[in-house]
This record gives sequence, C-alpha cells and structure tokens, in this order.
Amino acid sequence: MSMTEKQFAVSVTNLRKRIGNKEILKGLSFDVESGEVFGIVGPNGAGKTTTLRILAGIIKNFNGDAKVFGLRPIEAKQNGYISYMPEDAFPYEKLTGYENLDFYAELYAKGDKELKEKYLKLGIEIANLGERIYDKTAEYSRGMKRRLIIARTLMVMPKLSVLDEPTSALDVESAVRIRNIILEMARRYNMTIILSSHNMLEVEYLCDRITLINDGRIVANGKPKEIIKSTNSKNLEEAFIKLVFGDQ
Ligand SMILES: Nc1ncnc2c1ncn2[C@@H]1O[C@H](COP(=O)(O)OP(=O)(O)OP(=O)(O)O)[C@@H](O)[C@H]1O
Repeated sequence: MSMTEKQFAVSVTNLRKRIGNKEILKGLSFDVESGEVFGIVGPNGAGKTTTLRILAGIIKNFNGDAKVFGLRPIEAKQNGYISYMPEDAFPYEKLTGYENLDFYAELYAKGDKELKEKYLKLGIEIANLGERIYDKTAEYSRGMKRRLIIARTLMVMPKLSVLDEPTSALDVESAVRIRNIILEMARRYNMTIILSSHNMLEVEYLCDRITLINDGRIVANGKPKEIIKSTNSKNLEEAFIKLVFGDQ
C-alpha cells in the first residue's frame, strides 16, 4: 500500500452473493472510513442483513471482495476486530444483566483479568440500567434488553461494530438512548460503526454516510445531506422514496 492510499476500515468491491438460484447481492461497492458511522438502508429484502453478515465474517462464501482493516472479514473476526449485533439478538434470560455482561467480558478478555474488569465496567456504564442490572433479564422491557445487548456489543471496544437494526421496535425514549450511546462510543473510541435501519430520521441524525440498497444493488451512496440535495428532497425519507420507487 502506498503512502497516499488510504486504508479503509471496510472496503467492498463488486460484492456478490447467490443463495440457491437467487442472486441476493448483485455487485455492491462502497468504502467505510475509520471512525465513521455508516448506514446501510433499503426496503425489506434489499440485502442489508446479508451484507452485514458478510462484513461480520458470519457468511464466509461470497464473490467479489470485502475487506475489514485490510483482512478478510473472517480473519478480522478471528483477530477480535469485529463485534456484531444480529437483528434478533437477545440476552440469556436466566441470568441477570450483570451476569450477562460478565459472561461476555470473560469470553472476550480471554483470561486477562484487568481487561475483563475494564469491559465489564464499560458495559455497565453503557447499559445504564442502575440497580436493575442485578435483575434477571427475563424481567426487562424490550428497551432494557436492547440496551444490554448494545452494551455487550460495544463494551469490548471493537475496531468495527456491526449493528443490524439497533433501534427496531423500540419506543422513542429507548431509541434516542441507543442512538446517543452509538454516537458517543463512536466518538469516544474512534470506533467504526456500520448499522442498518428503516428509520430515515435516525439515519440522518446518526450516519456520516450511507449506502442505499435496492434489490441487491446500490442506488445511492454518500452523506445524507448530499443525497437529499441531489434528489431535490426535503429529507432522507423523501429521497429514499424517490430513489427506490421513482418520482411519484
Ligand atoms: N438463507 C437464505 N436463503 C434464501 N434466501 C435468503 C436467505 N437469506 C436471505 N435471503 C433472501 O435474500 C434477500 C435479502 O435478504 P436480507 O435479509 O439480506 O434483506 P434485508 O435488506 O436485511 O431485509 P429486511 O429489511 O427485511 O431485514 C431476501 O429476498 C431474502 O429472502
């Protein structure tokens, strides 16, 4: 790599994925800079989760190129660079919030006691559940469970965090809290975050840049403001509708 060539956190070139007879991703290309909050948006079935699962090193077979800090996603995952929150993630309900975090901190610290304590402390701070952290998570509301899962994902301070719909099905207050956690962690630790969302207000607020996918293809790429401007729209939701369904 030359001095002038930028090392991207994530670099995707002509990414394709076929499952059975169906081509799910039809040649995606985008880069994510280190420290960016990057959004992947698109209608149901567009290919967001598939893209995130490839980047997180969960789906290992694909065509084209995907690199995470210069490595294949699976290698980046094995090096502990990536932390992934699936869309349907939930805590162990038989354990308390504290025990859930403790379990993960132990797992990620790989025997380093000091590091484990550091992760756990940060996890408790991020979850911000007060005394409820000592209750079994079966007794938590949906928003509390999500805060715990976000805490579990971010407390290990990954270089790249991949969050699949982090605020879906949450009430306004819980969603606001989670957005602020994501922003603060990105800024405080210069963490790179890739997230998917159906909430265009949220994406405008959170994301430095986005890619809009429709039917496995990229329809737009750039800063939310640029995309709004180039489509002559009032907001990102209007831009989304125009780009996906055409001017109506
Ligand atoms: N394992 C699989 N087998 C068959 N088809 C699949 C599989 N995984 C995904 N698909 C298909 O690939 C397409 C993209 O799915 P994906 O979950 O990536 O979309 P998405 O953009 O995350 O959608 P949503 O917004 O609904 O979560 C869909 O048509 C889906 O049915």
